Amino acid sequence: MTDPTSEGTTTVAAVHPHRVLVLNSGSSSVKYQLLDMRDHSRLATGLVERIGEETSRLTHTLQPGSGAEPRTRTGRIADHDEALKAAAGELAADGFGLDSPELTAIGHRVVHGGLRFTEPTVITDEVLTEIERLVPVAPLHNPANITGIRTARALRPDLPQVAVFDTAFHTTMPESAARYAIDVETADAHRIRRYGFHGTSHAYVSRRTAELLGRPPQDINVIVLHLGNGASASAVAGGRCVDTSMGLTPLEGLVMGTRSGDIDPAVVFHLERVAGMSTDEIDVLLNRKSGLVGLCGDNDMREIRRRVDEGDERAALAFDIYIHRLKKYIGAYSAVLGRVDAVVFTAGVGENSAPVREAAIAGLAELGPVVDGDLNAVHSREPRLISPDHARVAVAVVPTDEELEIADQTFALVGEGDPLVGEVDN
Ligand SMILES: Nc1ncnc2c1ncn2[C@@H]1O[C@H](COP(=O)(O)OP(=O)(O)O)[C@@H](O)[C@H]1O
Ligand SMILES: CC(=O)OP(=O)(O)O
Ligand SMILES: [Mg+2]
Repeated sequence: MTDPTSEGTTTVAAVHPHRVLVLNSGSSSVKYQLLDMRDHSRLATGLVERIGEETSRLTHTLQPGSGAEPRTRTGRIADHDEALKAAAGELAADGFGLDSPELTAIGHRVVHGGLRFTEPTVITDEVLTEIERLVPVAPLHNPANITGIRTARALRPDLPQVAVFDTAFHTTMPESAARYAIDVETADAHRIRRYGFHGTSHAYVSRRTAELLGRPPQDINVIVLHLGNGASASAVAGGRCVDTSMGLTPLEGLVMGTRSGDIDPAVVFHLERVAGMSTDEIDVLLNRKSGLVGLCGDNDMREIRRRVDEGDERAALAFDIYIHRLKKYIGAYSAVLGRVDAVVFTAGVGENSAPVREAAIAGLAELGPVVDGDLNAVHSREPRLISPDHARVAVAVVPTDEELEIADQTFALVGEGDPLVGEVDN
């Protein structure tokens, strides 16, 4: 009810700030979401793609899911600073300017947190310096994250900014999984070890899988396959990560869109000594010109499947190499875990590519996982099982939501009071 003595149309009791803006700055894109933490609803979401190219595009959606048409802007967006300012402009046009008193905090995805950051952390100058120190071990990612943080701080210097690290979930890995078998003194002097990435996604998806199975997370063992442009697998026992496929940097492990994943490290010496390539050239080769794009010229799984269906042999070989590596990790993590309750697919490829899921699980019935063709063919945004009831190991598709997880962790750290009290009455 409206207070009859008030002059305006709105009576506002002391409203706790209840909104969190999440920024996920990638090497050539920025994803953002503004969330209302009272009900986890999305007030606005957006994506700035192809930053630095002539064909940059910003897509902004107000209240996604409400049927509202996205607004699109095309034309060069030079860098991440410009991208974020453009995003802030779109938010302001919808009445969600960064100056809003209802904004509680900004949560940033930060890819590498090294040994120090094992929890979400309020960003200070000192924390930012430490994130900068980690650039050499996340060259595609940490620089973009840092620009996002700097721009956001400049736009709202008074607002808490929180870093949520991709590496944090993996800090529970035992030394046997986290250490490389190289000289211990050299490794320790340079903090060379396996850190693992996509941890926010692996944590969220493994928890949601427990809900889907109707069992407490501490009772189940799952293999999570996060297959996006970057891709990683993890073995999660009782809610804790015990192994993951990415290592010192996000280059190790699975075949990815543009990254090689596992190779014999001697390939690097060979490229230097025999092919005469510099360290920087090899870095670019393995991080940006390898994986699916290196194998067949395309890194988008939709395009690769289209080519496979047309009989393109290079695309078929790229697909087979991708699947072979995935299978090896499913087998390896079945052995690491001893007992597996579910194999779970997530991220762009995992959520959308039925052929990848089918091929990755094909032939594994003796190990336990089996895919039902009809269930696998269903398109849905909901977590779901794609294995038949009799399968000893469930196979599931569980859409990831890194932004929601980052918002939750950010709000838990700096949100004041209960977001459910202090509702606006208007
Ligand atoms: N319908 C689809 N079928 C197959 N693959 C898809 C589909 N939609 C997206 N993808 C794949 O997902 C990838 C992007 O995944 P995403 O998790 O969004 O990656 P990132 O967060 O690393 O940018 C695309 O490169 C593409 O290969
Ligand atoms: C760590 C990593 O590989 O991230 P992305 O998949 O966003 O590139
Ligand atoms: Mg991603």
